[in-house]
Amino acid sequence: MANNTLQNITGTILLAGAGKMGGAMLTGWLAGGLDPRRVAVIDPHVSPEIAALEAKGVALNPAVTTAGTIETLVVAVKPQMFREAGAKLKPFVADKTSVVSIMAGTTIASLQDVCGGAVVRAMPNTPAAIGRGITVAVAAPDVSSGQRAVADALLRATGSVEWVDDESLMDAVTAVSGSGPAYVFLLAEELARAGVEAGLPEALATRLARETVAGSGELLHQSELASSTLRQNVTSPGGTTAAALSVLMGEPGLRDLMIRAIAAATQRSRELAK
Ligand SMILES: NC(=O)C1=CN([C@@H]2O[C@H](COP(=O)(O)OP(=O)(O)OC[C@H]3O[C@@H](n4cnc5c(N)ncnc54)[C@H](OP(=O)(O)O)[C@@H]3O)[C@@H](O)[C@H]2O)C=CC1
Ligand SMILES: O=C(O)[C@@H]1CCC=N1
Repeated sequence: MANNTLQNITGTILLAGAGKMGGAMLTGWLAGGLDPRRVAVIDPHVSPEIAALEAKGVALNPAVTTAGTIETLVVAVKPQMFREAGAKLKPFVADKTSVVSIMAGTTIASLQDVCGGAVVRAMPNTPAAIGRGITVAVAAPDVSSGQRAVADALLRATGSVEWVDDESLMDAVTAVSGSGPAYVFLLAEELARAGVEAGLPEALATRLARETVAGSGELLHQSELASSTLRQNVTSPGGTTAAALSVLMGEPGLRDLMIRAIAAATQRSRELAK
């Protein structure tokens, strides 16, 4: 879908790290109408899909001579390699360059220290690849309204965006929505496995689990009802769902497991900051 703000971007967007998440964002920008000639990519080993974009005008691994032209640097390398990669990116950051980072755990202070620039810290998720991601973003105080608008357009091209003022929320955000798709995919895996245990052929169990998770997600997306109401709508009194939920909602149940999982991911995000 065309995005007016993306089409109005006149500077160059430099994406550092075109892996799973950076690549998904790039796909969203181009689908949203960003002129490929406005995009440059730095990545030591680009995938064939990204390499093919060169023919459309995307610049691959540009020389630092382009530095003054970079309007926004989007950093999507692994947090563990940021210190090393960030030092190489610093020459691309000019006075008015804004730096949008999607790295888990990496703080605004650390980004300012390593790269400089006006920093936006953001946490997207992989449904971005189909325009259905959700991103939470927080801007450093020196980010101008224009820089924030460009960051918002880039992030919004992959789904919805929530801006927050408190950076300390980002570790829990990462645990819930950044990592969250993995929990849902695990649910599909385990639902299928349990179906096989209950006697279903593997292919049928896999298909039933996949379609059930996908259909339920779409119902949740389209419905205005709370998830608890949608759950209750499946649960006939004394029926099969109630029998299963008495296990999942027992003690210990999914609630305890989810609290522990989110706490572990939040703690890992904090550790990545060090
Ligand atoms: N995957 C996800 O669901 C999400 C990830 N994130 C964040 O996105 C970032 C990337 O994660 P993800 O896409 O999963 O990881 P990937 O490993 O898929 O992508 C990282 C990319 O960066 C490349 N790279 C390595 N060194 C450099 C360098 N010096 N300069 C430029 N590029 C470099 C890697 O190349 P090579 O493989 O050759 O090393 C790789 O292509 C992480 O910081 C993560 O926290 C945020 C939200 C969700
Ligand atoms: O697992 C990770 O660290 C990254 C951040 C959120 C999702 N993937």
